[in-house]
Amino acid sequence: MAVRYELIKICKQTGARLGRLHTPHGTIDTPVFMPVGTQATVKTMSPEELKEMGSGIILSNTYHLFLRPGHEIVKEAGGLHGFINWDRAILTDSGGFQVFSLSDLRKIEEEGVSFRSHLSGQPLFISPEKSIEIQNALGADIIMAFDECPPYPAERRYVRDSMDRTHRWLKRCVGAHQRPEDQALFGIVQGGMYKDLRQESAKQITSVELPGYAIGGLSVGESKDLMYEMLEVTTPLLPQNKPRYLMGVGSPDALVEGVIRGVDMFDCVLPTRIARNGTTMTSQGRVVVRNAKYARDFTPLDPECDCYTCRNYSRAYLRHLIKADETFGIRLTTYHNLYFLLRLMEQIRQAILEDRLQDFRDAFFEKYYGSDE
Ligand SMILES: C=CCOC(=O)Nc1nc2cc3[nH]c(NC)nc3cc2c(=O)[nH]1
Ligand SMILES: [Zn+2]
Repeated sequence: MAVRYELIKICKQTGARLGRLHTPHGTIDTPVFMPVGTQATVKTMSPEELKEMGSGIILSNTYHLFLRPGHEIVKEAGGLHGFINWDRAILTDSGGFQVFSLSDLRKIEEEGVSFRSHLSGQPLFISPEKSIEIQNALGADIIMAFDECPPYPAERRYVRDSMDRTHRWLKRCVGAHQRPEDQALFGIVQGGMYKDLRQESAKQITSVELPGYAIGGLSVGESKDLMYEMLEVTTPLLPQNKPRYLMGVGSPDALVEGVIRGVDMFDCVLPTRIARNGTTMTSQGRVVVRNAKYARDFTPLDPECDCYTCRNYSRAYLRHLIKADETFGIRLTTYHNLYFLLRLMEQIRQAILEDRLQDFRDAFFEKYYGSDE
C-alpha cells in the first residue's frame, strides 16, 4: 500500500479527526498543512529549513514541471525526490487547475484539454493519461486525478456535465496509472456550489476504491460560509478510514474551520505569497511588516513565536529588508509564515487530542481576528 491513513482519534467537541498518513517517505501527522513548491522549490526555502520547521510533505505542480524543465529531465534526475534532494513526502497536482487558471485555454473536450503554454505560447495538450504519465515520471508519493475545476459562478448544467466528465476521467487515470504500489492516486470530488451535485460527485468518486479523496472546486472566489456549507455536505460521504484533502485552502480561519468539518490535508500558496510583499501571520493577527509604523519597532515579529526569524531579528530590520527588496527579507518572512501555519496545525492536533477544538477555535479567532468571526 503506497499510502495508508490511520485514524487515531475523533474530537468529542467537533468531530474533527486526528490521524497519521503513512507514506514511502515517512509518516505525517494529520491534520497537516503542505507548503507549496510550485516549480520544484518552496520559494526561498531549503529542504533543511523545511525539515527544521517540521514539514513532512510538500506539494509540486505538474503543469509547471511539464512545461519546464519537462518531466523526462526530472525522471532522469531520479524523480522529484532526487531532483530537489527531499527525502520526505511529496504530492503533485494533476495539472488540471493550472491549465485552467494559468494558460490561455483553447479547448476542453472528452479526450483532454488543449492550451497554449503560458511561457512559450506553444500549443500543448493534456489528457488524463498524459497527466498520469507525467506524475508517474515525477514520482510523487501522492498524485491527483486529472479533473476540471469549474469556474465560479457556473451554471448548474455546466457543473453537472463537467463533474460527469471528471468522473469518466478518473476511471481513465486509474487505468493509466503505472505505479499504484508506490504512488497513491487520489480522486477529486467536484459539484460546484450545488449541494445535490456535491453529494452525487462524492458518491461517484468514492465508488472507485482509492487511498484518499480530495474536495475540489472550492476556494475559487466563493464566500467562506459557502465553502463551509459545501464541506458539510461532502465530508460525511467520504470514507472515515481515508484522508480528505481540501485543495487551495490555507488562511488560518479556513484551516481551523476545515478541520472542524472533517478535512485532514490542506495546501495553499498564501503564506509564501504574502511573505513576498512583507505580510505576515502572527499570534496577534496579520502584521504588514513593511508598514512605516514598524520603522523603529525593535521587537520580534511575533512575541509568541520561537522560529529562527522571531528569535534573531526585529520588525525594523525585516521592514528595512523588504523595503530594500533584499532577498533575505522574504526568506525571513516566508520562514516565519510557514512556521506559523505548521505550528497552528500542531496546536489543532493537540486540541483534537484533548477534545477541545471548538474552544481552541474561539480563543484563536478572538486573538487573531480580534472578534469572533
Ligand atoms: C492541488 C492539488 C491537486 O489538485 C488537482 O490536481 N486539481 C485541482 N486543483 C485545485 C486547486 C485549487 N486551488 C484552489 N484555490 C486556491 N481551488 C482549487 C481547486 C482545485 C480543483 O478543483 N482541482
Ligand atoms: Zn516566527
